[in-house]
Amino acid sequence: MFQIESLGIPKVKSPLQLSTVRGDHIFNYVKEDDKLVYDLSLDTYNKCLTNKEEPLCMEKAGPRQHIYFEPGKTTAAIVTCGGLCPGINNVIRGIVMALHYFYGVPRILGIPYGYEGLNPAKGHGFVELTPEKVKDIHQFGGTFLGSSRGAQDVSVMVDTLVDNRIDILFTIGGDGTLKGANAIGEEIEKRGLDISVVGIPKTIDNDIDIIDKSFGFETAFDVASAILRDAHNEASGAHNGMSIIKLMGRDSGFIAAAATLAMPVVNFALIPEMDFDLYGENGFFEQLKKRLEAKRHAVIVVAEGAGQHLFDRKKVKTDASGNIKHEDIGVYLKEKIGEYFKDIFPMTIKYIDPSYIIRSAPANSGDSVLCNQLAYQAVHGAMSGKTKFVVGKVNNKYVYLPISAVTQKRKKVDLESEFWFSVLQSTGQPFLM
Ligand SMILES: Nc1ncnc2c1ncn2[C@@H]1O[C@H](COP(=O)(O)OP(=O)(O)O)[C@@H](O)[C@H]1O
Ligand SMILES: O=P(O)(O)OC[C@H]1O[C@](O)(COP(=O)(O)O)[C@@H](O)[C@@H]1O
Ligand SMILES: [Mg+2]
Repeated sequence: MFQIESLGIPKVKSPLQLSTVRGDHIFNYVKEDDKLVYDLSLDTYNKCLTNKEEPLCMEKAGPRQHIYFEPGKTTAAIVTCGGLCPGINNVIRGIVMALHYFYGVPRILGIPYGYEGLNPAKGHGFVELTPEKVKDIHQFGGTFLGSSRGAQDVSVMVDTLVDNRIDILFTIGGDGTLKGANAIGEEIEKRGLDISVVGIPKTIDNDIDIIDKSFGFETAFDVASAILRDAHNEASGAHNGMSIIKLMGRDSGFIAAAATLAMPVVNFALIPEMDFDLYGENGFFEQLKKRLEAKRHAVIVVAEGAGQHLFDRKKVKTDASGNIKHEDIGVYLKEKIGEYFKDIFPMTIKYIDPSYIIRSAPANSGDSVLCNQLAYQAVHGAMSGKTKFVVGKVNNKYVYLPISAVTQKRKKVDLESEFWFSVLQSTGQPFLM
């Protein structure tokens, strides 16, 4: 069981006026014992039966009949941290609308510039969020509240929550933000406070463990696929033409892999999960040469975290949050490919880096649906007094999971999965280079 922590027994009647019985055409409240099995394989099910063990379960997300916070006296706050990602504004809007219209929460504060905004010394103040203020923000990329990287003192952040009578903190961010949210939750617990901390996983890299996908990821490969289409025109428009497109993906190559499948004009997809050699009979350059000889053009997609083994790893740099800053593999490949083919045949290389354009785009329709639903489910869970939890879709159902369950490791592309095999089938590149 993924055990969710709660602030106490929910005793306040929900204002939602939902049903508890089937057949009346009204949506039913979700019961506390409504659980969903995590691993759907028959093998796991049989093992549980044999060992007389309960399978690993998750809490079903949704509105509860009894909630913890008295809506009319509740103050909620929203913070967005880390890198941008399509859909952040949709989530902010969804949270504000759900708090205001479903529950009648009167005071919603926007925390500017990430966790920095919870440090009064930074002087950012708060933004009062109302339906009127957020009603149009879903049309734009970026974050309405601003974001930041870099550590803040957890104790100072909790002081700020207390000083401003904040009962619920919604954190929208990736693994760093969620670890921060958990640390804030632990400090709250240590002080015996009644403040709920919720995480809505945001990362364009789609590297949050357990959940099916994070919001913004679909838009990212959607926007990237149109760029790949055009990059293919550039490559095929020249004799021995090559396009190298660098996509985001610090440690996980999901965007590069999914964009390759969405726009199957790519001949080589290079991701952080794979090891590859540039030189030698089976190396990347020899494969590239064969491809050019056969078709006279090639499209190469490279995730930013790919090929880091090709650099001097002693000089690892980190950003303000402690994330590893990778060397520019795209620029490096362009240079080395140029050197390799110099004495073989004439060729042209176009290098395209659309990373920040993709990340700051507005959410597409699929992500907009996901963002709205994540926002509503986060509000239902928070109002019922759950804390230190994230909302996510697992096996296509909305669930609540402890933050600690999703931050233990990063999700990576499994090189033995059907997904990666499809990418290789689409590009025609060998399993190993
Ligand atoms: N263990 C932690 N305790 C407190 N804050 C943390 C912790 N880990 C990360 N953070 C903070 O979370 C914020 C976002 O982290 P970052 O890695 O930049 O982005 P993301 O959340 O997208 O992964 C940063 O302000 C970072 O300092
Ligand atoms: O230039 P920035 O803002 O540090 O962001 C770059 C990084 O942001 C990412 O989009 C991921 O960001 P998060 O850690 O916020 O999820 C990476 O793909 C990329 O390495
Ligand atoms: Mg991150």
